[in-house]
Amino acid sequence: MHQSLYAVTVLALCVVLCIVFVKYWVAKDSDVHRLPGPSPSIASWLWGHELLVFQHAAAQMHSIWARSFGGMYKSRARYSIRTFQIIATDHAAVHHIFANSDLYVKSAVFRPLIMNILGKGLVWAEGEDWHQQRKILSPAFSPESVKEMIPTIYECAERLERNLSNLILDSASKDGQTLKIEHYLSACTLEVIGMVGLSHSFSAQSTEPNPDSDAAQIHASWEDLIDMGLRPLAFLAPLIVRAIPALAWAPLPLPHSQGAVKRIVDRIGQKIIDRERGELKDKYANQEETAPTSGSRDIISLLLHAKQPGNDAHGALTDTQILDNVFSLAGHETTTTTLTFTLWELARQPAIQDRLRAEVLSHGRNLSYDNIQKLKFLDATVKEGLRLHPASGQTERVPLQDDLIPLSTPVDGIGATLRIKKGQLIHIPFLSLNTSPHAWGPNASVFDPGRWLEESDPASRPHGWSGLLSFLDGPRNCIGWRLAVLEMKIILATLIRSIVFLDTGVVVEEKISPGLQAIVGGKGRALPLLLKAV
Ligand code: HEM
Repeated sequence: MHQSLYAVTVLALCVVLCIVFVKYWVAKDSDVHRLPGPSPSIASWLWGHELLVFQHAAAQMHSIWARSFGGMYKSRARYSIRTFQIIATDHAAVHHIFANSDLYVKSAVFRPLIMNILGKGLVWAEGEDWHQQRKILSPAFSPESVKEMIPTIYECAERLERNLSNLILDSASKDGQTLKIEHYLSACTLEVIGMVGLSHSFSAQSTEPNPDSDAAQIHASWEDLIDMGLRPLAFLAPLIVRAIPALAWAPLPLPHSQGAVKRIVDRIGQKIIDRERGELKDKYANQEETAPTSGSRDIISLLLHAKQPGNDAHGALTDTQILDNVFSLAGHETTTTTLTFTLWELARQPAIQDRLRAEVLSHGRNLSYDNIQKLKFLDATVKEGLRLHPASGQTERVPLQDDLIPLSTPVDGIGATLRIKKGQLIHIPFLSLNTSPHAWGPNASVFDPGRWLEESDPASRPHGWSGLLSFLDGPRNCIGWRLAVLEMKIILATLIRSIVFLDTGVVVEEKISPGLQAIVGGKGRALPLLLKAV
């Protein structure tokens, strides 16, 4: 009896010593355990604090916790009761992470999601693979290339204006026409990207919709994907994929619906590649072309040109990589989301909408590129939409080596440098950074384009385009940002000159699925606005 009691005591002591040793060993070269953070008592033993984050509006919990614990804090991650993740909203830290993009890569949970939706293109690639792809794709998004896209963007924006105006005229009610606006915006941005990126019309803006068309299938599968991402399964999926990575490929409902959009675009992409390749082959055979000329800078031309024999200026992408980058152009969904939220904000604030319309109309109906650049309130409105509703609301990074992260605000007991270990999960909620009262003042969460016209202290703002993280920052910033900003300006200016947007009073929730979404009645793409002719 005594002997077994002795054995149990020794065993218990060994276990305690092991735990103490492991804790010491883990904490030895890392400050993560010293970071403040939300109480373990509100964390689920299995899901950590992440279930709370999932159940609330996008980044809501992160913003609340950042106010209590500062710009760098820890929270318990799901998957393991012992894993902490760092939530980074400290400007110096976030800048450091994004500036060192070869050291900080996307996490093992994030990458299968990207792979399923977009394939192994630029968004997914890391290291040398990423450098090569980015170099080949960059000319397609240079200022000169984007300027060449302007006539196409106008054409699509004006078609949208016409289609919406006709629907208002056809309305049985003299009060105007209520429409789920995102559907129409998405058709317009899909058509823009098809034309400028692939020299291909999806006929997305046709007034006689065909449910079998490519555009209708892309829209339907995207809606499916958004709805799937709102279900509890979406919260469980990363856990399952982390435990069994092969399941990212399995024909399960979530990976399957993530892959649906990609499968459609692959099919269309292959047709376009075959067509372009045939044309390019003839040109090379006749020695007509040695480099993509102005006007043929669309993404497909650039990718195929890099693949021609004898062209080793950039190296070449495989056919699969070319297909995967076709859908990296899915930037149309991000642009749609930000435009939807911006129109909703304008609908809720008629005085701001009137001011924007007055500015646009002061330039007549000639919205040339130079005129668009002169519209300061339009510029402010687009920036404010991007600030409050960044279409990609968050990202994650993992360091490949131990590192020292500089902090703009020292943390008690740690100081101004945070030591982290290789493999540490870091979550970066753009939405919290873009709406931090510290950077944007006490009315940080209010839609107020006027703030962009006032003198400000840029030092208090994060890094990134215009002090926003909406397009990320550093070498891996959004390659399509110039196109996105110009497209949003042209579409907004074109619509606002002839249509009045009114709020219908519905409750709109902001959720991440897979990017930021306006959710109405539990569904994505369902935000109604009342439209009237000016
Ligand atoms: C309002 C519109 C847009 C927003 C808010 C936006 C935002 C972003 C963000 C935040 C990232 C970084 C994602 C991460 O690393 O976690 C990104 C990357 C990227 N975006 Fe956009 N985007 C927009 C429009 C576009 C457009 C129009 C295109 C192309 C036509 C595009 C193509 C890409 C690509 C290819 C990347 C990967 C860049 C790299 O890793 O090197 N985006 N975007």
